[in-house]
Amino acid sequence: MTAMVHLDIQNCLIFTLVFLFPTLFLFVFFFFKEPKKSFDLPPSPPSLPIIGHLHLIISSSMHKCFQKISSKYGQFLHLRIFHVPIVLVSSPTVAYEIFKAHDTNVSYRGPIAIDECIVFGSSGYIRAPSGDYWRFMKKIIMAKALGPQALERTRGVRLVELERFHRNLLDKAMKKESVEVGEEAMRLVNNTLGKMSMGSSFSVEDNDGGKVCELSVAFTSLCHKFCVAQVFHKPLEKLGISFLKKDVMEELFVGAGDSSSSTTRWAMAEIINNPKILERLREEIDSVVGKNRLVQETDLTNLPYLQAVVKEALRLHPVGAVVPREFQEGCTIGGFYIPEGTSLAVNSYAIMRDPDSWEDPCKFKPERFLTSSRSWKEEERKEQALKFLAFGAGRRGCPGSNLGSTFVGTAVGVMVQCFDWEIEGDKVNMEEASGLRFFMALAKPLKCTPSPRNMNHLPSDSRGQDYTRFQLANI
Ligand code: HEM
Repeated sequence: MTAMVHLDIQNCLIFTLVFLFPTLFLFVFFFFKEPKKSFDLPPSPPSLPIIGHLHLIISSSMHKCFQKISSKYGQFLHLRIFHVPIVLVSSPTVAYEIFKAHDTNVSYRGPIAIDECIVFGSSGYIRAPSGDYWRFMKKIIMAKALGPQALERTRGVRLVELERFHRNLLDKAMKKESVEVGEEAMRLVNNTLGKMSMGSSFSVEDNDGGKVCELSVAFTSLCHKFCVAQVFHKPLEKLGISFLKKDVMEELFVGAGDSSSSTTRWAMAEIINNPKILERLREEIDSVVGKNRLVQETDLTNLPYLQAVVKEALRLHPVGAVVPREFQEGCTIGGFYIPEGTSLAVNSYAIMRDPDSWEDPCKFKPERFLTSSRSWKEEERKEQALKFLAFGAGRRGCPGSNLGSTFVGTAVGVMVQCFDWEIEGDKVNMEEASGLRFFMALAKPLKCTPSPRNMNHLPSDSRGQDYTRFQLANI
């Protein structure tokens, strides 16, 4: 009898477990689940369980993977890498709407993917949220380093370094030695920034410039890791994998050197491959500057074709090919809802090669920037400007765009004005470096041998030296 009662209780328990709980669960699931939110996310390509769209973006450079996805599934997409939501924008119209109407909302680059890092940490500038601290830092940076008046004060410094850059190339040309254009440009930019920020150039004997170049290369590789980590750090953290360790860097300084020198390398590669462009550039420089003095930054406003060449190099080969941001609040864009905390990837590479916005988008045609002088209406001009995203956009756009363009313009100007360039083979190999990277770089170094053009005597000890002494004393 006791055994039977025991058996009944056991059966009751089994019955409850097998039938009652699942019924209760289904009841709760169907009747008490959260009401479905009535918003549409942007369209999404087919995804895989757990990893989401990861498999679509690991085959080559980030911007190329994104471009491939956009051309197949659309220019405004919602992706998921593990559980991290990302909105991918490759449409100039959507980018325009975002930077026009939601600039404040996307003026944050997202949480730091690194345990504790002085470069990108809250004490840094690039990673700082757009709050009081960032505004304060921006004010200082513009007033002391990158604003028009600050740049005017340090013009002499750049002139001296440009002459040094020319002398160094001339020295190599006389010895018939080859140079790597990117390295030379990097040395020019780093030496100039060193002098602009610390008041003294790097010591040639101690190879300070070389050390900064090495630091810059290390920084770029760190940036590649960082950008990858930015996308993958949340899922990897869950697996107990830490992507990056603490690093101490001069963020402003080092990133600027790499972006300017890399753009110079791309521009020279395009010029060497297009002899007609080289010829036209030379004609312009010779007629405006002449052959008795070196081209300098004050000439740039009178050299529209040189400026157009720089812009075209930036359009086709934007160093920061993908602009990463984060939506701090939920918002509606193009009729779709974007939830708070969603990462934003604006593919400036794809936008600046969009066939609806640019004629012959993959061709190097500097002339396209010469026609924009027609009288645009203000709104039209802004929209046009936002199709050119080489320096990003909005309040977090590059504050060094003027200085960067000046570096590239004067370096290219000197190289075209004073030298002929010989390369191995007929054409420069324009292949891009591959791998999971946000930054665009030439796959192979741009090695070429300069030979001096028939120029009249260029002043070796220049007005720049005196000018610099005077200016530095007044900073
Ligand atoms: C050709 C040269 C350059 C290129 C192509 C370039 C490109 C860029 C891009 C694409 C961004 C991201 C913008 C965004 O998120 O919307 C950026 C940000 C930035 N760049 Fe540049 N840059 C160049 C030169 C420079 C120079 C010379 C400096 C300073 C010396 C500089 C300082 C910065 C800083 C501080 C930021 C972060 C701005 C912020 O977060 O508020 N850049 N740059």
